[in-house]
Amino acid sequence: MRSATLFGYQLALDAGVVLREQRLKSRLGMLVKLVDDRGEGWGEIAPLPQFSVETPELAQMQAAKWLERWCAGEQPPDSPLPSVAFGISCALAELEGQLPAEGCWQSATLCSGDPDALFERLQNQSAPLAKMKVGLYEAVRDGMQVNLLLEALPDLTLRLDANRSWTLEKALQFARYISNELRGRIAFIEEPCRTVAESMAFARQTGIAIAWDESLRDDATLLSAQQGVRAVVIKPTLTGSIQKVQQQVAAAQRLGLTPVISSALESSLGLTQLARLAQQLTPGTVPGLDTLSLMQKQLLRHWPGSTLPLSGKEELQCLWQQ
Ligand SMILES: O=C(O)CCC(=O)c1ccccc1C(=O)O
Ligand SMILES: [Mg+2]
Repeated sequence: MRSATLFGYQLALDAGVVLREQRLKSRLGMLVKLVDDRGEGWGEIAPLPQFSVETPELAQMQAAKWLERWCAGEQPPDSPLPSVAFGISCALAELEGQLPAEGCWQSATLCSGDPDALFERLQNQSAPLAKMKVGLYEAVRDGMQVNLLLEALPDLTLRLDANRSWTLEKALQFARYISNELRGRIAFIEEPCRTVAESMAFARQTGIAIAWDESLRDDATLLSAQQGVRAVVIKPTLTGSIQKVQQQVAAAQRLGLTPVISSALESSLGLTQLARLAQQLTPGTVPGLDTLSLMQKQLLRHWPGSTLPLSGKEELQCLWQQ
């Protein structure tokens, strides 16, 4: 006998969470629970506004349809909606015992909030790795800040993310403030420029490695070896089923690119599953999952070491059940 439930959740986000110039006050998403004689499996379906192509309404409808067929004994194909396919594939993987219990709990420390607290956190890490958003203010200011941070912490490696905000000229202005000997400690900068061509020119001209994130989802042919491209950021909620993520990871590895499994602001339930997936698919690469601290609560599952309060099923709203 199979049964399934689709829940809705809403979690408050910190005041500072800005996505593509728009403030996001709370994260809305769904959790799916599958039950059969083997036990239960959970997954998270949380389309991200301004990033996901599907609306939450469509995702809910498609998820309910998939679950209905599954409960009737079918093996429905993956949903074409990435968030639905991802969440359901996680629930199935748990049910089948395919997702390892152990996760990669280490993440690139997201630079946000109090700079002194950040500095202290990084100082206490043995091989400090941080991720910093750039491109929100003046390019010159970003350049000076990155240079300062790299100078102050000689063991620090930095990942940067400009979310396509610069013209080539602005991006070069940024790079001018970072001395040549420090550039090697920038593991990569995600999406420095407005266009793919400008980003590639930036990498060639500065020697700073780049990574594709949003461009890869717009154009899958970018999964190819190009000069100056070091990594690809894979956000499973925006990509699709675990199997599809696995294929992208393998394709990247064949090309010598580093696949970095990353968050799309999932709750602690989804984030812990992403950490487990990262442990399975990309051991040895630190994933980009340090987004739990943007929320005030954890949901159902505890992220090791997090001190945020854990909320239970009382926070969930039942949307569909069979
Ligand atoms: O990738 C990470 O390390 C953290 C997650 C992150 O930056 C992000 C989270 C949600 C939406 C977009 C982005 C982004 O990469 O720009
Ligand atoms: Mg990014």
